[in-house]
Amino acid sequence: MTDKRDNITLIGMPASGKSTIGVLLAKRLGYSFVDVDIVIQEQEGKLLKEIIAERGDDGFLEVENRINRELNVCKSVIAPGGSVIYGKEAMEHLKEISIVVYLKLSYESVKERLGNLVDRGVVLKDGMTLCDLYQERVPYYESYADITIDETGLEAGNIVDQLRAIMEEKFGLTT
Ligand SMILES: Nc1ncnc2c1ncn2[C@@H]1O[C@H](COP(=O)(O)OP(=O)(O)OP(=O)(O)O)[C@@H](O)[C@H]1O
Ligand SMILES: O=C(O)C1=C[C@@H](O)[C@@H](O)[C@H](O)C1
Ligand SMILES: [Mg+2]
Repeated sequence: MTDKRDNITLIGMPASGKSTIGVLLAKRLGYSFVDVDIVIQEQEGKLLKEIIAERGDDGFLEVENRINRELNVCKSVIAPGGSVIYGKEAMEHLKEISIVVYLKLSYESVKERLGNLVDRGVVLKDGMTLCDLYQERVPYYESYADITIDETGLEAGNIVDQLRAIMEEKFGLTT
């Protein structure tokens, strides 16, 4: 059976660096890298923004919840989409099979890094601003996190170094 220490999941706002940091971390640990956005696109045979356009936000969240709760991986860094935290079963499963790391980034930095929200396929209800979305999501990210890394002023390499140090201290991971 998969143990919590067999995988690492990165959660956080879109553009917080889950994919960027995830690849670097996987390389350093000798793990596989699983970008769940890509898994969803492959399994559904469509781009994320096409799934959202066809099924709406709620339809996309159902697909995301199902695919994440069915993930069966080992020795992997998992990077789900930023909206995964709305999926209860998905998060219960990810908490069971992985150490969950919240990549915390200020609202200002998220705004600066994000390009076109629609092209990126961010799940944003009508009338909701990015600031609303940030405020809605942060409590979820905080409540699911086993570890939180404040990315302010840190380069990708430093974030990976910090993460490895905390994982060793808190979970005895020595890879
Ligand atoms: N530590 C960092 N410092 C500066 N820029 C960064 C850092 N980490 C990532 N970036 C940049 O931020 C952008 C978004 O990163 P990335 O695509 O990895 O985010 P994500 O969390 O996977 O987003 P999504 O939820 O949309 O998949 C990229 O242009 C990336 O180069
Ligand atoms: O944060 C979000 O709302 C999303 C981020 C993307 O990575 C995708 O998972 C999806 O388009 C939704
Ligand atoms: Mg990503």
